[in-house]
Amino acid sequence: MPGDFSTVPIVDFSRLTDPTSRDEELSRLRDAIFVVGFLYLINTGLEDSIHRTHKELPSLFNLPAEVKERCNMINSPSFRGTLGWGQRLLRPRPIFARYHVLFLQFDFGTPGMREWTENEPFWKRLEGPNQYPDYPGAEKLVRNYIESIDSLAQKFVHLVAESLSLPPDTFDEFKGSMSRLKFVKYPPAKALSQGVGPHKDSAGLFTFLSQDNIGGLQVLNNNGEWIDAPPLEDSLVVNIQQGFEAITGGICPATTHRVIAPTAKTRYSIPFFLSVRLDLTLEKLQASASHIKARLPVPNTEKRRDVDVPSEFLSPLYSCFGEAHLRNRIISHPDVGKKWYPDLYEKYSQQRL
Ligand SMILES: O=C(O)CCC(=O)C(=O)O
Ligand SMILES: [Fe+2]
Repeated sequence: MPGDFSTVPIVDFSRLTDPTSRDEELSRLRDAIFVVGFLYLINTGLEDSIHRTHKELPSLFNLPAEVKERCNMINSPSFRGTLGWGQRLLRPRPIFARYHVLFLQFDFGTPGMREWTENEPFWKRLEGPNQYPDYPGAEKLVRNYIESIDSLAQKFVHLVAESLSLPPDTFDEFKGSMSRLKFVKYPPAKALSQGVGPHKDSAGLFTFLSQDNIGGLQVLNNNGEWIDAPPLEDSLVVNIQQGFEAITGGICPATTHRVIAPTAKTRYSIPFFLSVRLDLTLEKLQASASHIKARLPVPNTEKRRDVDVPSEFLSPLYSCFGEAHLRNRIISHPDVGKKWYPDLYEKYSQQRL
């Protein structure tokens, strides 16, 4: 297909902030957003923070089973905590194909969220406190990482708006209060095993992924070919999520990707998912999307990618994105869903998007 991609482009964050190189780099950013939906972001200034965090991952994952069990996601109505240990390890989860569990993870949110109270909307319970493992400095590590990457993400979103000829603050009103951070471990598996199956990131605006030097991440192009996104030292792999796709009226679609499990060594990765506000209703989203779409420089057809899977943002079944997202969590983690939301589990497990 013309205008298709065979590599993941590199965008230099420091050039985006330097007046002498800014326009040229903004145009690379625009192409990456329109044509690929994936890019490597380099020279972000987060290199030390990323190294420090990666260094701790083997020890965190090697904590005794009972320590990890104490912060199991099953304890959390906000779906925070550890996942993949004990009996669930390596057992496929048929309901949600991407979660053929060949990985283990810690799942955190932006710190400082208070407990939900009954006078708040039920979906607001997604935004709850973290469960930190009993490991020296774990909370500080997570706090510092989220703080620095969230600040980079805000700047990045402004630059994306500018690259699309929109005012820098165009997307600010969509930002949620709790973003999500995962520490993920992929133990070695049989050749060509699926680490994470093909999927689009659904719940937010952009993902900022730090991967180690093992490899395995792949991105689907328009021809249906899997393009490697090999490790690039000190970079963050940034990709569009379905939230941004919905806000741009489908002009900037999310891109399908997957992770092939490693065979000889262990892969570690740290994805950060920049959130969308939970109270966003479909009406508000559609009104904003048409406003934004009208102002976007529409890419020529050669650069146009198609939106190919339904997005939970756009389902009329749900009162707002918070409810759609809660449904996604309940279906993806049925054990947690059944425990905290038994009625909703019954209702949502019957529905199709
Ligand atoms: O672990 C990775 O490298 C990517 C994981 C991923 O795609 C996801 O969690 O959405
Ligand atoms: Fe993903």
